[in-house]
Amino acid sequence: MGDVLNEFRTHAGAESFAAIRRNLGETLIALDFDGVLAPIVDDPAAARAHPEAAAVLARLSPLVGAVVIITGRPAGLAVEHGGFAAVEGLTVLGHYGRERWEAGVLTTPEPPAGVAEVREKLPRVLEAAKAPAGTHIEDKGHALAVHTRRAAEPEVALERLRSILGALAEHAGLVVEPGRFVLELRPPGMDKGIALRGIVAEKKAGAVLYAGDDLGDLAAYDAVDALRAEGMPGVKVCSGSAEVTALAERADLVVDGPDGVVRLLADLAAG
Ligand SMILES: O=P(O)(O)OC[C@H]1O[C@H](O[C@H]2O[C@H](CO)[C@@H](O)[C@H](O)[C@H]2O)[C@H](O)[C@@H](O)[C@@H]1O
Repeated sequence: MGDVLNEFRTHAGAESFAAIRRNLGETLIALDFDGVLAPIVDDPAAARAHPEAAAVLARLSPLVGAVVIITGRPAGLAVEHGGFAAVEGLTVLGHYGRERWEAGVLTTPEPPAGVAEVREKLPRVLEAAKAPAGTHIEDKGHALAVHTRRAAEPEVALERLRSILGALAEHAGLVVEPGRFVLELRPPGMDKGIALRGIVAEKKAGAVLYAGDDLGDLAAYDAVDALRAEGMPGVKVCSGSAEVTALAERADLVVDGPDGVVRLLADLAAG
């Protein structure tokens, strides 16, 4: 890899990245899971981290202020599917920051009653909406995700369900989190931006790098922008894909999917 600084799209991002390299020990590295550390696959249960992800996080962790995974997945599942249990110092914030895993200990609040309501109603709602073949439900315990990736026309299927699932979520006191061929019905009150700002403050980080790939990561990008406006070096990395363009448009650096993310982290770990 040549000098990654030459690949930055923004001057502010390149300056922040240079500052991060100089002060790695006070930098918080925050990463999304699906599409960033784990390649996208048709079946969410089959997603696994890039084969070099755990090793590169283990190398990076003692060199930086903190390594944090912020994901829509349950935290324990991200640890298991990532093979991250042995990465010392790793924090995993699951369910968009509602859950926390650290050193094998999981802290998780009770899901609101609306989750059980949606679990009960969702199969009938999908049937009544004539959801296209291939549409499937992922029950995440604290949220339910409706995936259309396996439908013949995933985008069309998603659009057909968007307002119907919006109404169901609203009735149950939940919100809809849209993503890559997925509409997730989840508890309100937390997002990746709130989670990122909280952990940056808690770890007393002096700089931040966030890597995401999906719409749920935009709140974390907002948080990086706000921290940068307050004077903290901050870098927004996009794990690029043809499926989502909204992040690439706002990123300081676009890399080539999880392969590119792992290469970037290896570059940082190499000093
Ligand atoms: O915050 P993340 O870690 O990015 O999680 C967001 C959602 O990711 C998962 O769905 C995505 O990845 C699946 C596996 O590659 C893929 O099949 C699906 O199309 C993608 O949307 C996960 O299943 C969701 O629960 C997460 O909310």
